[in-house]
Amino acid sequence: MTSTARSPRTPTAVAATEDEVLRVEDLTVRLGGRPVLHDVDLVVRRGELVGLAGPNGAGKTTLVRAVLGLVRHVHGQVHVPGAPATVGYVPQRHEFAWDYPVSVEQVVMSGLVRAVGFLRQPTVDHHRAVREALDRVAMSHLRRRTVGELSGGQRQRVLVARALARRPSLLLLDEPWTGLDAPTQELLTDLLHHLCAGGTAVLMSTHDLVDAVATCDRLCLLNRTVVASGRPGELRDPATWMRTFGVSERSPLLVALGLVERPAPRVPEVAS
Ligand SMILES: Nc1ncnc2c1ncn2[C@@H]1O[C@H](COP(=O)(O)OP(=O)(O)OP(=O)(O)O)[C@@H](O)[C@H]1O
Repeated sequence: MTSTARSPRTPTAVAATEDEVLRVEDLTVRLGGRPVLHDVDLVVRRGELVGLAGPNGAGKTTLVRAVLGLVRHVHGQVHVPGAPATVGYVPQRHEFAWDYPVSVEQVVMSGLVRAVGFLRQPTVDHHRAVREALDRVAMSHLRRRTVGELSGGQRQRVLVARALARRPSLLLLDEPWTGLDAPTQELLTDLLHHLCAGGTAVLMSTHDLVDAVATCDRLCLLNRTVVASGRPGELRDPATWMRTFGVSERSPLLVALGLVERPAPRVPEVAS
């Protein structure tokens, strides 16, 4: 799928190489009459785990939604070969209606609704895809459980399985680590690495920056536009992070990332 918006500028030619599963060029999005993203460029290749990081309101979710074709853009291009069949999407957990009396298995099967077809019964292959996806997230033993009875971490694993049942070549995750304990986060991270080793590309938005640096092949630092991108080892300039997140050189973020020494505590001045 290539979505192109009418642009006041000369459109850039899309020249996706075979390895590219996502190419975003010059993307500008306005929502509610306000600019949300401008001139965003991003390429994700087969087997890459790319982290999308930025402060609240930076446009991470909007970019993911634009890749899914859910947001109209003012200009620029989004190219995803084979979309939508090749794309799996894991929304933020709170966006899903967990109160419906449906089982884990049914939720994962719902990821295949387009493949199964309207009013048709799932085939043996669809059931196999659901079983395999549940195995991958270690949730097979809970497949008949009603989703409303699951913990937050279990719900996250169900959403990942729902996206994996499509056997996507591009997996998009919106803040998948939020609220997960360390073992569940590790399980999910191992799974993402395993998928990437098999050729799947992963684009994941996150606020968990220390883990993103430790885990991702590349990071895209976003604040309405791409401030910087590269391998974590290439993003060692504190100024880049200060510009992206609007923090000072004393920010605990820079300390946690090992970019600056922990500053001496400020002693409040006492009026004499
Ligand atoms: N439907 C909408 N109409 C108008 N403005 C919107 C809409 N959706 C998002 N926005 C605005 O777009 C900006 C980017 O929002 P977005 O949710 O993409 O940011 P984000 O980086 O994902 O933020 P967070 O880290 O808080 O989840 C925000 O200023 C938000 O208020």
